[in-house]
Amino acid sequence: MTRTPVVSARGLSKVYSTRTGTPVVALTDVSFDVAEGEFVSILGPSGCGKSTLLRIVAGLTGETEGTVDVNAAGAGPGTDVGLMFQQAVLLPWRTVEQNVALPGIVAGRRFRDVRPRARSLIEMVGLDGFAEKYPGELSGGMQQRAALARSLLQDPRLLLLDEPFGALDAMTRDQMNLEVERVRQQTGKTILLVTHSIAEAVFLSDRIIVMTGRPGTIREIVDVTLARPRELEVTGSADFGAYTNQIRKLLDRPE
Ligand SMILES: Nc1ncnc2c1ncn2[C@@H]1O[C@H](COP(=O)(O)OP(=O)(O)OP(=O)(O)O)[C@@H](O)[C@H]1O
Repeated sequence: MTRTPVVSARGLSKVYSTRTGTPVVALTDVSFDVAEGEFVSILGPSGCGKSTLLRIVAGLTGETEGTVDVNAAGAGPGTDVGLMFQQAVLLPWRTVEQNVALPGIVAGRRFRDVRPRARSLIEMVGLDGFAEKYPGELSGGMQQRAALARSLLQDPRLLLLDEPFGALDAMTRDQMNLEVERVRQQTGKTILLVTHSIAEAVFLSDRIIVMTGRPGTIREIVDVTLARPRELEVTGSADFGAYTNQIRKLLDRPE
């Protein structure tokens, strides 16, 4: 099966200029593809440029060198990327369904036209019964569920997740990983995830891009062939343990 790349990055480097005048080399020579329907994680030590890489793919910051093509096959509109960050950033004065509907409203659609889709996404992420609550009435995990639903509203071709569950406790995080796995299963979305968690990366990914310390470059790309769909029980399996050990060794290896 030949799969169409949704992201194609070639020779990406990023140098930040700073107020002190000493430039920060955040990334050097990063190249990878993400195929249609694939789940790829970016894993690496703190400060190795993971968020920078995701922000370049999202078009939120420019690269210093190299190229990145999103929707390389040209099959979708150029902006069709859904984003999710560590903080849910929901508008506190809007209900859950109004927050989930927001990308549609911003795109010029009427709330009543977007509402049915917002409602079905709210259900898909397990928030039925909370559509008319306000963010302040939700737990952190529930707020992230709402943010996940919102990122899917415009049916993006590519979902970019930047450490989305980093602020959650371990049990809620496991539940959210399961939720993402279900969403992936139901929607077939192409997903690029930045994470610090080896277990999260192994549980969710088809491939893991393991980065070196700063300036970040790709140390190795690991294929994860655990059967899908995945349930949390897989995290106790010998294969899962073998992947986490392999990746820990790659991360610990001196430069
Ligand atoms: N706007 C900026 N201006 C200057 N330097 C920056 C800027 N953004 C990031 N950096 C620097 O670039 C490097 C990479 O940052 P980035 O946030 O991409 O790393 P990261 O791997 O996502 O880190 P973490 O895992 O801790 O979130 C860091 O040294 C950071 O201080």
